[in-house]
Amino acid sequence: LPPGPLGRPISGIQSQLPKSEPWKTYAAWGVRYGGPMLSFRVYNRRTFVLNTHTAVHNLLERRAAIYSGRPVSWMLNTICGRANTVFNISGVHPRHKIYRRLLQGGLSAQAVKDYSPILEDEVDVLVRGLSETPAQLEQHLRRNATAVIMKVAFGYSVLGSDDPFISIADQSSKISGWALAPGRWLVDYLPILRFIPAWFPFAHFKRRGAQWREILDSVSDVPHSWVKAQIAAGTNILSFTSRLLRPGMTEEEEDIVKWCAGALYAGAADTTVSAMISFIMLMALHPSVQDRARDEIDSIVGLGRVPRIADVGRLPYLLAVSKEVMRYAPVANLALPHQVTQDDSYAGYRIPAGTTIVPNVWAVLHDPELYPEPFTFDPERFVHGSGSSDLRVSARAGQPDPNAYIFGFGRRKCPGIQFAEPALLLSMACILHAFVITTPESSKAVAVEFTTGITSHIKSFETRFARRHPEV
Ligand code: HEM
Repeated sequence: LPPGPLGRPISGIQSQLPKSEPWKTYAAWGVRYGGPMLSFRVYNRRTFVLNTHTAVHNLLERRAAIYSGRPVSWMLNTICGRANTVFNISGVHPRHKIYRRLLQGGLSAQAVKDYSPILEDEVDVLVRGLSETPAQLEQHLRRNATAVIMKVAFGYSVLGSDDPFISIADQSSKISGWALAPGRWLVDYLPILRFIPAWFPFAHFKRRGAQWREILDSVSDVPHSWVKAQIAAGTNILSFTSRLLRPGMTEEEEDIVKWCAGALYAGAADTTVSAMISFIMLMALHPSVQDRARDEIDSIVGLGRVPRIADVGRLPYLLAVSKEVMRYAPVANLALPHQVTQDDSYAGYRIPAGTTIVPNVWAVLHDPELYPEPFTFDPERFVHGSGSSDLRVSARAGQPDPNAYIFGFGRRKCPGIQFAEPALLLSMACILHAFVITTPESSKAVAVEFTTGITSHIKSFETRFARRHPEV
């Protein structure tokens, strides 16, 4: 097996699992132990961390057929009833392919065009909110992400920031994070414990799981039933769900539509909010980048109107900024864990079937061989040309497009990428068109820190939004 910390005889490295920013610890362990992969054990489960772009590419992309499983979380999948979600379903389950096909069709470039009025209406609400109560930045961004995805997935209009769906959806992503926390639930390592009755003195996890299951079920079932009622009443609007539901569908077919639509919220909400928070913090810290991006937007859009989806393809510098935001502050530093479904070997090491494979996206995106001075925020990495007519985004020799890592790998790669990129660019363009973002802190005094979780972003510090055209 590849090298790594050994830990204790029974629990392995359970007590050494890093509590904050594990990607940094895994990268440091990778250097300490050497080799193309880092290996460790928690109880009876073995994890390999891939810290280099070559290992990530050779295993997760080139051997995607056997590296696209997901490790089973007994707590989340079985106790909380989430085995059939798009995220958790096994890579060899026949539904996996059907899910991917429906999601790729429903989130294609054409679908983005169809949904552009939703994106445009909601970004206007976001800009208005930031102008009125800028201190509530995170609430405005979360409301925006939820409103967009609830309308796209179900045709459901979210009202204010206190819409009940926002808090229940927010709660559900927190629950998934808690249920997935490595080393926290003994049942993940001793699956036989799942048969213990809930009243048993040590079966706290079963009672907790039952409460969580109820909340998680309502997140998937309530909006689905709501669309069906709208269709029956003839009041539905076009959405991912209403496009796919047909009279006479089997229960199985309808269930597939329900889980795919549910995955849209889970996939889009925290990721877009994280990307936008990091963007705003970095713009406050880098006024010259902000000015250059704004000049580009003004030159294409002018001052008499606001940016629309049709404009975002003509903003190469802003695209470079967006790529650099997500390289510097990756949204999902460890992507999501994969599982290898057959015995394999790589670089002289044995990789047993069932091993959890964790791609260290953060380590790859901060590898100085790929991205020189990786801790410097510099959109120029992805820009070619100088004048506005010949400016285009492409990786310079040796600086690969970070999208190859940011959105995951192989047959699990994010199906929302074609939706996420233009949606983010639209929000970024509208915010820079409307405001100058500053911070009262001196840029040098701000220590950039990151949150820890499945998704991560720069920890917010005080920012100000000065309106550029109060009349618009
Ligand atoms: C900044 C935006 C986003 C980022 C950085 C991002 C990143 C990721 C990553 C890293 C994965 C895991 C890939 C893997 O396991 O290798 C993933 C999966 C997924 N994403 Fe995204 N995502 C984003 C936006 C979206 C959006 C907007 C949607 C839907 C509208 C979406 C839907 C999904 C779904 C359904 C999966 C599960 C795929 C599977 O397990 O087969 N994502 N995303």
